[in-house]
Amino acid sequence: MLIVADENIPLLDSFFGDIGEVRRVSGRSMAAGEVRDADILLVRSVTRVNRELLEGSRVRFVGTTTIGTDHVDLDWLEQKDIRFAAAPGCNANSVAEYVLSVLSLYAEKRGLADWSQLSVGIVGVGNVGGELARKLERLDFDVRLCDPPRADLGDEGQEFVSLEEAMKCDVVTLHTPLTRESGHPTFHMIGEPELDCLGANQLLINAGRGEVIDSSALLARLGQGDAPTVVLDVWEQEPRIHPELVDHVWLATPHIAGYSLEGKVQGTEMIYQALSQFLGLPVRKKAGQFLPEPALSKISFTSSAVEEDAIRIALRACYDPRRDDIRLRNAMSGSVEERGATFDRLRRDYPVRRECSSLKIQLKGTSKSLQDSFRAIGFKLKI
Ligand SMILES: NC(=O)c1ccc[n+]([C@@H]2O[C@H](COP(=O)([O-])OP(=O)(O)OC[C@H]3O[C@@H](n4cnc5c(N)ncnc54)[C@H](O)[C@@H]3O)[C@@H](O)[C@H]2O)c1
Ligand SMILES: O=C(O)[C@H](O)[C@H](O)COP(=O)(O)O
Repeated sequence: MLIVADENIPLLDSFFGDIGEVRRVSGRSMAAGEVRDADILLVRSVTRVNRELLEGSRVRFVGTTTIGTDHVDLDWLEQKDIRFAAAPGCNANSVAEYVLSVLSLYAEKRGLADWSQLSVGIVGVGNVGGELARKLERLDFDVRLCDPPRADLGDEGQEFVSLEEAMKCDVVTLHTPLTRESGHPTFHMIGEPELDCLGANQLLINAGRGEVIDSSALLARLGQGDAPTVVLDVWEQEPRIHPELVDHVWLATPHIAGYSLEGKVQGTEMIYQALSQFLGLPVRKKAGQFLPEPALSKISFTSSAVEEDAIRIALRACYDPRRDDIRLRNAMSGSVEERGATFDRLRRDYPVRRECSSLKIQLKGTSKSLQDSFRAIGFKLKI
């Protein structure tokens, strides 16, 4: 059995090596000729999976080791009776931690001693937005949830607000899929009118898909004196992103919010499970057995630790978005093609990043409130 796979999927041999022959190809430039004799196709988000790629091939199963599925023509796969699997939720915690680190930097930029003074509007409350909401609510933030598809379903016990209401919060963070034809399409959902509602004391984060924001409208808004602060992890036209937009946003990262090692390996594991089920094979491998010891495994705080400082130190020890921001900014010279190749290279060669759960926090005589905050973020405590 031939498995053609994006070379950037981690642990291909460990998970799939005994199921079939694994052939690695570039996900970005994958072409029909490379998949014609494949039985199984494994992709990430940069491969367009459609008739053009698969017509005439032997492929019976397509797996994407990602949450997003907007790169896949699901209708066509169904018509052709090709089984499809994605990895819902695999890197949701990684994205939630990305947003928490951004919030800690933003609170500092605003001179707030207590970050939970910020109100946060979460737009798209699925695996990612839901995980973020749980953490923020436990940390005592004022959180408002906007999810019209879920509101339409009359989700019991959950209160949803309109996009307009969510956009009144100090922070607005986008976690919707990219959709064009649903009842609530998200393509350019944030355009000129929405951007005009945001003011200089607000932060807009996009860690969903670039096309959810109209980037021409955003660029125009960022040129005005009362523009909001903006953090972009995702961009229109990746990998050929707009360098002027990079210049104008506060933090710019190359679509890596979900790139914790745990998030990536869980994506591979979920597709391994789906493929095993499809082929009627036993599931014998688990992501946990392949995760190495983290480079940093413990941080200690004593009773003299100031709560806000301790949280900042621990969060940023795990992940500091400013490192990714600098790398992307330094890569914005050269031709459009060179910049695109560099964007992809930053993602391919992404340094190992571990989630907060990999770091033990040792607390000696610290307050109950600090312990609760660390637990809410996802750290393991040693008291
Ligand atoms: N930056 C990254 O690295 C990264 C990582 C993971 C996922 N993502 C993106 O984030 C998206 C969300 O991930 P998820 O796991 O939470 O998906 P999910 O499917 O679990 O949740 C998405 C939620 O968005 C809601 N939604 C749909 N249309 C909406 C609209 N118009 N307004 C408000 N809400 C709307 C849905 O009802 C759903 O509850 C993915 O589709 C993917 O594109 C990005
Ligand atoms: O949809 C997802 O899971 C994320 O956007 C994911 O992190 C994308 O990563 P890529 O497939 O582009 O490597």
